[in-house]
Amino acid sequence: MQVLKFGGTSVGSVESIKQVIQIIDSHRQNGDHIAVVFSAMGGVTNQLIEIGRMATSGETDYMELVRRIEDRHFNVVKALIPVKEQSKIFANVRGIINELEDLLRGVSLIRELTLRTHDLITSFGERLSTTVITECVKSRGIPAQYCDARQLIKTDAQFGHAEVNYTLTNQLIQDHFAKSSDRSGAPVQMITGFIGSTEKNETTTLGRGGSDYTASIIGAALNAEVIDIWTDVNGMMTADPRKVPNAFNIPTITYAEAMELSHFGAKVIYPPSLQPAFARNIPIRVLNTFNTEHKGTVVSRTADRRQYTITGISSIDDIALVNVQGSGMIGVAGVSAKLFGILAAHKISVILISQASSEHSICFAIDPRGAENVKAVLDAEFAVEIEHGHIDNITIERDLSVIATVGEGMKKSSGIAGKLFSVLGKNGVNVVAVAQGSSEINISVVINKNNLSKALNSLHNIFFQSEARVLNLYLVGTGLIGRTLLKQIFDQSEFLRSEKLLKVCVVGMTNTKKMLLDPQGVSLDDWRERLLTEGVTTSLPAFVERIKDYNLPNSVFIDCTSDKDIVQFYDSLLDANISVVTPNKVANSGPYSEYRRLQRTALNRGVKFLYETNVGAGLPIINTVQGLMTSGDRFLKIEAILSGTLSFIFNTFRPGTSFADVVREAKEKGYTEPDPRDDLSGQDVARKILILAREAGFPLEPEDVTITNLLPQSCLDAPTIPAFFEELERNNEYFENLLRDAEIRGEKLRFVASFENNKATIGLRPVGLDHPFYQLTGADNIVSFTTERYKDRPLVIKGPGAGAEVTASGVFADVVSIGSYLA
Ligand SMILES: NC(=O)C1=CN([C@@H]2O[C@H](COP(=O)(O)OP(=O)(O)OC[C@H]3O[C@@H](n4cnc5c(N)ncnc54)[C@H](OP(=O)(O)O)[C@@H]3O)[C@@H](O)[C@H]2O)C=CC1
Ligand SMILES: N[C@@H](CC=O)C(=O)O
Ligand code: NA
Repeated sequence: MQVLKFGGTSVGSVESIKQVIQIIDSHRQNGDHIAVVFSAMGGVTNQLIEIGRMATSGETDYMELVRRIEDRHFNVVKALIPVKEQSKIFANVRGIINELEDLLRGVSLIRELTLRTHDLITSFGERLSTTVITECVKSRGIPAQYCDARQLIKTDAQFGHAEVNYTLTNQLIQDHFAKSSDRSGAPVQMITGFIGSTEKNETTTLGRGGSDYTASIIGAALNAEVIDIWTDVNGMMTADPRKVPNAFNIPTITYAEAMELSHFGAKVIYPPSLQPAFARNIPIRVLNTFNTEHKGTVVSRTADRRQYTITGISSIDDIALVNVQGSGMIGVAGVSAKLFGILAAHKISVILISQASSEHSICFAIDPRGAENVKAVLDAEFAVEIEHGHIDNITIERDLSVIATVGEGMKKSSGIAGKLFSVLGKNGVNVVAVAQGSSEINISVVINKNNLSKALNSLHNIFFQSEARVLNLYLVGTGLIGRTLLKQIFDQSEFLRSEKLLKVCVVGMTNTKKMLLDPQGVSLDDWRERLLTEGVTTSLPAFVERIKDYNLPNSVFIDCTSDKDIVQFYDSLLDANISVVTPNKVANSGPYSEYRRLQRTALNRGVKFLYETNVGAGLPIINTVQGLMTSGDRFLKIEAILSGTLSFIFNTFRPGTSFADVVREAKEKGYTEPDPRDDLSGQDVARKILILAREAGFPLEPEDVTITNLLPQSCLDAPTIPAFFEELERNNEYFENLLRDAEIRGEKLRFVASFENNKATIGLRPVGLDHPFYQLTGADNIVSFTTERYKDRPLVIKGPGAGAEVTASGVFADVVSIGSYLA
């Protein structure tokens, strides 16, 4: 024997009822005897409740709503039953509607709606749907029979939420089905869900999840091999897909897990109503009427071997937390007994409880709508304790959510809680309260409501690892470096996803003109077009505000500009748990206190501030210095060529050619700063040596760097970039002379930065053949570190230190390292 149950959406329309008939038919073809339980057509129960309310308050237009309900059922008959059979069924439906109307007239006369009458009114939903669908099924030649559950399910008289008398009920069900199997009844029994009756035959209803309950009672009484709950989704999911787009189906789940998940908001089934089936160890399949190929979820005593330690994550989006605390609670027996006794007496349902072992406080979560009432009740009941100072004021915290991480796999498995708190911490989600039962299959955390989506997504991401972790990127600057970075991400995304389990998603981008934000991610093959057509006028404060509002997990802000104004946002971004990656040197080369502040904020917030490309582009220079510092080395001297542009210029310029043209070429090759005056004035190198000295542990200020200027004053004074180039042309002879003088001595010109004895200096230096910097070619950089550990022979890093590809890849590597860190 199999039991099938169809919910409101499954029987909500002509189309869906066609599906239902097909499903029933396919069972029949297997020759099975089946019991099929129906809910009311989607929305009808609520309409009946509204009709009852209107009738009680004397509003006469409730008849209009009754007509609508009637029409919906008539339409099903018209669509699915041959015309010549229709009139009998219309009469049948009309008869039921007449009964409802009579009842409503009575209610409207006495203006009173008892729970008993309320149950009777709502029973019409299931009676109508089951009547009509039975006729549709029969007209397809399927041997079906309407069965009013009031004949089978006997309850007490607690209207609204009646208790089932199982002894009587089981007997009635077994007797009824014995008839259907000995062929005096049809093999397909079509049963009204949700309703029962008292021994005096008064109609009752079974409360929340009522039709599932009916199916479960019948399944248990008949010891069914399986109960199929047909819904409109593909079974239970690892999280609510409306909040976590990456959520996926759970093929098998245990009763206990299903209970925990549904308590915390997973609404596909309501397991308490399936209790009779659980008790008899009958598996429940949750299936999709609209996707019958899908295997859905099987709920049973044991689950299949799992790929993941946890099974699902669910949440209650809005709760309030009540705190009861005070020194008088420590070691005093009975305080919690009294507290929970009061709550029980006032029928206050508690969602979660947490008490620290200090016994100084107990907090519990409740529905926020009842919070004021709870406070008033507790204030009154604990008035004496409060007056004597044994209990402090009872407080309520609002705008909170609770997230439950559920899974049998967590039992006796260490590291789950660590992972959970670590991922929340790295994403700046503050945990307000925690509860874990000793069953170890649920860890619940209370967090601020505004972090709910971020917390759910980052937990889902971390626990369901085969799904790639998502890094959400916001890019400022789509110039040379920014656009090269986007191209590299695009080219590499498949590799990152399959080999590193990292999904890099660019969710925002801006330049000086347009900004575009899309939390779903901007596809990187047509970003230019989208930015141009969908982008809005840039406003950096607005861009940053939106980033904070989105509050996405694993967010990284990338500054690919050389702008001074952007760096003022770094601190607040880091403070909002958003990592920052940048090739822009401005933030790290301003006042030392600012540099330290950013380091501190990142550290305190557990996020990253990375800027490997501030020195030597993609060359691993900053990482090397940081590594040496972390391991306790001490820096004695730094000597370096840190400008790709100046390297290139002095390796390329020959007397008799145009110096300005060589600078132009450096710019075209992507070596220069957006404003090449920064390179030629020495400003760019000054910033780099300052940053290196700071990384090496020396708190230098910008004015501590002495620049021996290379340019004639007129070049320095040039107000615009074109004017600067004109000045370079005018001073060609000056540069030729510099070069010639060096060449006569067999030397080469190198723009060298050094740091020693707390002093940083930079300037043009002729170097001879024996100098390690002599052989440098192209736009290469070279850095030589003399430290306590590298004293006899310095540690040297050398290679291309400027250019779009090497810089963007350095930025990219920083970004990816954040992905690994967050994992
Ligand atoms: N080239 C190299 O080898 C290296 C460069 N770097 C650093 O990389 C950074 C970027 O350089 P590069 O790509 O060449 O510069 P570009 O001039 O090519 O690009 C700068 C981008 O930033 C945008 N931008 C500037 N100011 C703002 C603002 N206030 N708001 C929004 N967007 C803004 C520009 O917008 P728009 O397009 O509208 O003008 C442009 O898209 C610089 O800091 C540089 O020092 C670091 C190491 C090596
Ligand atoms: N303009 C710089 C680029 C890297 O910071 C250089 O020439 O080195
Ligand atoms: Na570097």
